[in-house]
Amino acid sequence: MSQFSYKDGVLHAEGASLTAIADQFGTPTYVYSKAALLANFAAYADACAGRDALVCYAMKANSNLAILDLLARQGAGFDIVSGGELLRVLAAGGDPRKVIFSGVGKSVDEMRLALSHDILCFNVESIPELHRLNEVAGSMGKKARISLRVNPNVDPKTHPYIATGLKASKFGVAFDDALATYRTAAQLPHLEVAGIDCHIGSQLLDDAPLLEALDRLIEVIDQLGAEGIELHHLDMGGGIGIDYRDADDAAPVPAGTYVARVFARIDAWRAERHNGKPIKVIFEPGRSIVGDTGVLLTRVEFLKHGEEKNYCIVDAAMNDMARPALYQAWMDMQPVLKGSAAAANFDVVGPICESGDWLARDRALTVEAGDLLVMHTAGAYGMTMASNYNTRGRAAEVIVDGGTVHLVRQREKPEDLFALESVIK
Ligand SMILES: Cc1ncc(COP(=O)(O)O)c(C=O)c1O
Ligand SMILES: N[C@@H](CCCC[NH3+])C(=O)O
Repeated sequence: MSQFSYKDGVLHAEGASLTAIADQFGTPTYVYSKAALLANFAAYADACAGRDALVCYAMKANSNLAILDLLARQGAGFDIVSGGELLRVLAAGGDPRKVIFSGVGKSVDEMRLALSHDILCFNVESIPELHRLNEVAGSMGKKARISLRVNPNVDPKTHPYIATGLKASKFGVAFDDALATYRTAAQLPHLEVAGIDCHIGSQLLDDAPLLEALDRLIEVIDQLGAEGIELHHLDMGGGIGIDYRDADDAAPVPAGTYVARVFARIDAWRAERHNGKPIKVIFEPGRSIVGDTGVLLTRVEFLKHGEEKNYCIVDAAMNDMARPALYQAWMDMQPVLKGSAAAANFDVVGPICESGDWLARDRALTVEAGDLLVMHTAGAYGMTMASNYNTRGRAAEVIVDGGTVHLVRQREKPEDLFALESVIK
């Protein structure tokens, strides 16, 4: 159930009016619903109840400390891709022993940091990374738990920029090289082979490709078992899509349904071919935890009527939300006040000096200068991909809890943006 709805003609986040939020905190502002966040996490957690399973939220989707804290308190682990993300987990009070570290380019310093906090597992993506991790762990007198990210070569049927499990992808170890890479790992003295993982892509509306990937991972586990290499966990990665409210899109599979299908397959395999031996299952959802929990609230600066197009120029831009510019992503825009006048068609654009700076194209909107608009389903890959292009401070972030609004990130001031710079003396 969406936590963003009209009450007396004004769009609200839970019990808080977005007009009041704009008055108090200014625009552009990311507004998140706590209830929506907890409900999304619960969909995974409930489907995992009673199982040996861990939901490691992929915090690249939204790494605000308040969001991490809320999820950590529900028992979430975290999927990280940098040392900086690990420091965020620690700052939010998350448990590093529930952290898995993904990514193709982990530095020596990042490995040291993660080992010093005894993280759950490194998702290793290449043979040179195995050797580096072995050396770093050895130099610290430790053993690093590892999983190999295997590329199952399954087509996720999503946007090519966010497909990650195909043969040509920079991610993971090729399926055909998996066994040999595990053999190498098993011989390295400072590594402990713990699991297997994959992540085939993002915004998957159908879970069939994920289940196909699972079958391929199971094949590898069986083959390794025959060689005496036992794996203790299987990590499905993330990828479940969300409803961007685009009428052209199919409805995404609900997270709980997907998780139940994963367990059904794993149970059947364990009973038939794995001698009933246990295996821990890890999920790394990002978008499906935070995507629909947030909107980007923005104000119309000007309406500009061109010869071919009408432009609605707002105070949010591609530096606040890069998805349309990067992926031609369709994001839903709605006015905060329900208008009754006839709508006109607009391209909604920001103030940045790039033609690619658009948020929505060809939308029927009833708007005037000074009105407030929201971009819906902006909670994932919004703020975390924001930049300071054109020396624009990043937006404020608030979390609504019932009728209470908490400021969880202040708006950046221009002075903040050049505070680390200096002129040559
Ligand atoms: C390794 C890894 N795990 C998890 C995720 C989260 O994916 P999603 O936001 O599609 O759930 C990503 C991002 O695509 C990723 O790269
Ligand atoms: N940032 C992308 C998804 C990439 C996921 C990271 N592996 C998006 O907004 O859709």
